[in-house]
Amino acid sequence: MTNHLIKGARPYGGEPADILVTDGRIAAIGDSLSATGAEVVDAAGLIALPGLVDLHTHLREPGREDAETVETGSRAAALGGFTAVHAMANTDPVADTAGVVEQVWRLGEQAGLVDVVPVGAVTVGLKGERLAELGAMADSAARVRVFSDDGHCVSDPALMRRALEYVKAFDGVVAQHAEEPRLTAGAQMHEGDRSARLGLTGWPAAAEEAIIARDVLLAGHVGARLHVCHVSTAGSVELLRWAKSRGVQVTAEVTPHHLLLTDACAEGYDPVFKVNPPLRTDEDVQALRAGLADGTIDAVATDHAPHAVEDKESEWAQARPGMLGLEQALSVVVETMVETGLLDWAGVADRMSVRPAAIGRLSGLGDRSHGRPLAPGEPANLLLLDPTTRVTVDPASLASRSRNSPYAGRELPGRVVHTFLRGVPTVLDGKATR
Ligand SMILES: NC(=O)N[C@@H](CC(=O)O)C(=O)O
Ligand SMILES: [Zn+2]
Ligand SMILES: [Zn+2]
Repeated sequence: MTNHLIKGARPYGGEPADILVTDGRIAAIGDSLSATGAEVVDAAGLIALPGLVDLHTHLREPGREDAETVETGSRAAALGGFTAVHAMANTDPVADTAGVVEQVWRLGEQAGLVDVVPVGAVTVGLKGERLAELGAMADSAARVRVFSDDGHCVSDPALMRRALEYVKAFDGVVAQHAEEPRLTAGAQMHEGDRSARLGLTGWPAAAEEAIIARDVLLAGHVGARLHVCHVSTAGSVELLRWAKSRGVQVTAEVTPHHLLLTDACAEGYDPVFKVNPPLRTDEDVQALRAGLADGTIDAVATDHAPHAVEDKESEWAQARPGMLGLEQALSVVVETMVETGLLDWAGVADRMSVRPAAIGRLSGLGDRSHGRPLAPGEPANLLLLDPTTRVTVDPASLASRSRNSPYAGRELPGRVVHTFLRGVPTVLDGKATR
């Protein structure tokens, strides 16, 4: 294995230092380090952060390899500075057995660009009728700890309660797509003045908040871990704050797009902006940023949702919901959280690496750990970011197999220059190494 000497990087945005990486680990961080035989990486002016961890990625394999594969999604992730991603279960076949989660895990190992951590479905076929084989998935080679029917809500409260009770046995967590389906039939965008004016059926904030309120009560009652996917409303932030103050073991994520974009994007009826939950109001965006800043929302998760052209570039009502996120996630966080003064670089590391890794139980896996500090002895999972460059997003140049980026033509701050997974460069000079 080639050793690397990263020269002049700024760990967590602090004073410049050299980082020596040997045998997959950080060997030393300090001034004017030298090492014979190590490959020198010039990182002058670049910010070093721990490798990012995504709790919510759709890789579409098996089943829709035309939209994304484990390999293409892994490449997009590495280019975005990620070293681990949780692959959502809404594939075809659904990841509801040990066999399917092991298949996804192996494909990730073969691609070798990020650690692909499969999420297991909560219910068989995501149908919301009976529990999937959660224990077998937890015990499999994929060692699943996060379970989700994402794309669908586990709307039956008795089934949700049983899932929460079941995952306690192996320290798992149920990640809920909070959407009361009876309130979102035919919904196309956020319900408000704008949906009425545009003539699109509304998706009310209450459909999300009702499920979060119910689930934090259930999680508190049974003493289990609950994670709330893609929180999108100010009311949800308030409910989470309340639940945490009561000691409920609840965590939550917000997507980059919900931190940046609003329902105003629907004005042109461009389906690239159609997503679940929908883009909300400016007031919601401000509440989400504040919730992420004060830790009420634990993590940023991309909900990277690639869709093939024929599924996305149609009339708004027919288009699938979802948007790309992996390659621009860090830049959107820089724009919405760092440049606004809401988070410093250590805060970015906390919300995009440390806490998501802790939620997915990836922090204590020895050599395979993620979300660890940049410190000697730790696995060398890290990214180097040029914070000064601004990049105009061109969907044609993305590594994803799909093109549905909501940031097309938008200039965003920051560029991931290098990414290392256990000491192996997966991105060098902005290019994937494999
Ligand atoms: N976010 C979306 O709009 N779509 C996701 C499913 C989901 O995250 O609910 C997808 O799988 O395409
Ligand atoms: Zn979802
Ligand atoms: Zn999703």
